[in-house]
Amino acid sequence: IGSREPSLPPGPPTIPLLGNLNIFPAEYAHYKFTVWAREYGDIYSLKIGPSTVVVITSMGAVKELMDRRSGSTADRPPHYIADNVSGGLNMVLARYGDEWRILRKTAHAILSPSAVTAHLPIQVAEATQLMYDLLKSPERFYNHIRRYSNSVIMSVSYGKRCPRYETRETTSFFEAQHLWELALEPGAHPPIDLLPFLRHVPRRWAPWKILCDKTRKAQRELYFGLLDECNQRVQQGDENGCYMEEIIKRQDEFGLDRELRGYLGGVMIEGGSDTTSSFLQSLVLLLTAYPEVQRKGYEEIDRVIGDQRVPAIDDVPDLPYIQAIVKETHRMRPVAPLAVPHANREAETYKGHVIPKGSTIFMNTWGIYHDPDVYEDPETFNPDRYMHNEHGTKANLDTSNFNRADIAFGSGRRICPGMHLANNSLLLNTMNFIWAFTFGHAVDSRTGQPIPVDLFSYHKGILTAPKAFQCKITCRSLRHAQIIEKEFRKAIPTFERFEGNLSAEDEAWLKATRQ
Ligand code: HEM
Repeated sequence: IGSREPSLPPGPPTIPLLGNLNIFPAEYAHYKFTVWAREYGDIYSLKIGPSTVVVITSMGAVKELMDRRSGSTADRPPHYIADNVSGGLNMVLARYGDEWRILRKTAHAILSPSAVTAHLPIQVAEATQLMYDLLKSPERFYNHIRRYSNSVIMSVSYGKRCPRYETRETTSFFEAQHLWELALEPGAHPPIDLLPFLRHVPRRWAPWKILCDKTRKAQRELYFGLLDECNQRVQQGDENGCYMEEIIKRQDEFGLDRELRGYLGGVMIEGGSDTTSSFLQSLVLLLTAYPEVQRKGYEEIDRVIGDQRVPAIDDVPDLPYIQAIVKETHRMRPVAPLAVPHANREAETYKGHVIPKGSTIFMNTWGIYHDPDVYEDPETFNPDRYMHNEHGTKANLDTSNFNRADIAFGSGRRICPGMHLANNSLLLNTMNFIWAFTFGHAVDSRTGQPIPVDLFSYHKGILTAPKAFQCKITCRSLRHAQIIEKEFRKAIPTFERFEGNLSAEDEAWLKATRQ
């Protein structure tokens, strides 16, 4: 046990019983996985006791194993914690089976490229509020961005927006999400899936069991509470056209019982909140560190949009540099640097190696995006690389495997179903940020010196986001500020549709703000 079978892809030396468990990174695994990729190649293996982990780090391997052979590689590894928290019904971690198929098919109803155009007015209105919030209290940018992404997906899914970061549902969501992240933190608990006897450890010695129960309670209170609110609206004929109302009305057609309905809504908020916000926070971090990128962005946006109106989604085709900034942000700081691990349902062979059935397969997005053989100077934030060729790769490189630009969203049949909705959010806000603001270093009040930003200070976990940092966000001119205020007022009718049943505090806040 623990030794590497000769047919497996190569990898670091193993020790008896543990295999590579003793060197398996407990945090920020994408860094170590990338170091190993440079040493062992674009496919290598790690032994964790008797089981096998395979890491792939090239577009060619992704295309062949994850996209072409997706029928086999679209499973997820067993996940004791996820099963305990959500009964195996969390779509992101669900095994490849009937329940996952129902959830995925139903999610497509709101997330397909054509369906997401219906959500654009919500995104535009919320992106306008984000500009307004940044104008009024720029120092709180971190929470304003989180509120934005949460409010968009809450309005789309449950027809209930979150006007403030302090709105009850937003706070409850982020509290539940924090517990969920602690529960999912790789390396934070003993490897229960690999050593099944650990499941029988009594609760008093198994803190992970207590954490699972707490997380389950927090998630269910929120997800099923919101579902009940939608139910009530449907019964009273007081609908606002949100997705979950549709699901409730067509539950038999979709084959969704109450449990599936609750977890479908829940996974939408989970998938849609911290991902979009992590991207936008990284964008602010990178813009602050690279003022020359801002300057090039201003040149383009001032030429195409000017200072008499806000940017609109139809402007995107005329803004190649803004598109390049979005691509380069995905490349520099992918939100999910190792995507979400897949598993294969059949044994696969690749480049003469065998990947045994049931292996855990990591797509090393970070390693692919930071490969110096593929990208010139990969540690530099340089959107211009995407102006020279659509893949941003070095000149004269064979890019026949780069047939899609969306590996930041995963691969094969598990590719992120929310990517079209997300893309609209990322493009809208990137345009708005560059159009409206400058992002500079905050100044230390004691020394008068600029406070540097740390491009590597990121949270651990399956999704990474920059840790809270300081920067100075300033509106570019009085004219821009006036337009933001005007657009914010114009967005009120769009907001009002999703403002039923708000708390007294939220109502008071809205009243004060709108006066
Ligand atoms: C910047 C934004 C986003 C990024 C970078 C992102 C990235 C990802 C990645 C890497 C995966 C794993 C794919 C794989 O296993 O190969 C994923 C899965 C998923 N994402 Fe996203 N995502 C984003 C936004 C969203 C949004 C807005 C939603 C929902 C409205 C969403 C819902 C989901 C769901 C439900 C899954 C699980 C799919 C499955 O396992 O079948 N995501 N996402």
